[in-house]
Amino acid sequence: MTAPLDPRGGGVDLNIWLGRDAETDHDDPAFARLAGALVRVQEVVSGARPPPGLSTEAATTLGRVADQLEPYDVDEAAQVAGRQFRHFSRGQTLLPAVAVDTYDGQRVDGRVTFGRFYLGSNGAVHGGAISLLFDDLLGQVANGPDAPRARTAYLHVNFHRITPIGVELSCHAGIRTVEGRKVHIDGELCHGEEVVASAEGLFVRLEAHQL
Ligand SMILES: CCCCCCCC/C=C\CCCCCCCC(=O)SCCNC(=O)CCNC(=O)[C@H](O)C(C)(C)COP(=O)(O)OP(=O)(O)OC[C@H]1O[C@@H](n2cnc3c(N)ncnc32)[C@H](O)[C@@H]1OP(=O)(O)O
Repeated sequence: MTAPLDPRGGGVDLNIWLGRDAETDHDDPAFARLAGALVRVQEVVSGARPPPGLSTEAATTLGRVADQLEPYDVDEAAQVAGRQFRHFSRGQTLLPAVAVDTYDGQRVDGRVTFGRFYLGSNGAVHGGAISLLFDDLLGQVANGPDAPRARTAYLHVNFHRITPIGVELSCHAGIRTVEGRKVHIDGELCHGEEVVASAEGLFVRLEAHQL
């Protein structure tokens, strides 16, 4: 198996998507490396105050990279971003990288560190980034290897305390109930013993015509 890519180094990703063998056919380690490099750029740019000359030079370099990649535009069915299931964040550079420690089909426990890219202000993680983390984490549990595909119908997030950036947090999600097509899932984000945010989501399993 290809070594998992953690943009910040360390951690072990027992990506729960590996159970979906049919969906690992887009494995592209070189692309996952590209996505990891982009995550690093997002992170560094968010925290930097470079001299104007260097900003101009870097903008030109990034423009050149975009020019090189643009001719390889494909439709959704062929894209590899978001489908690198052996890698942190699946090669989807929007997502905060979660290192999954345990997953038993009903519940997942992992760790996440929000970097400067996710800063709202005043040292706090942007609330939208926390909601994104929950949508994806709860969504992964809803869409486990043996489950039918499900979409978020609602996601209720409570922000109990400031969520700090640059600190390893634990994150958890577990199925509360399944009623027909409706899967209720709860989530928590913790700084040590303290719950800094929690979520409750409804995921609705799709009918054949909705896939
Ligand atoms: C692409 C291929 C890739 C290959 C690899 C795949 C791997 C994927 C990789 C990685 C995934 C990781 C995980 C990501 C997770 C992210 C998930 C998202 O963010 S999804 C995007 C945001 N959500 C939407 O865009 C939904 C938009 N809404 C809808 O599509 C529909 O409203 C839907 C499907 C949710 C429900 O519509 P209906 O027509 O099917 O069903 P009705 O009859 O309306 O509802 C069914 C039951 O649910 C209740 N319900 C529906 N919505 C509700 C709501 N908002 N509040 C309360 N109840 C609700 C209803 O009352 C009904 O309940 P009663 O059966 O009568 O008891």
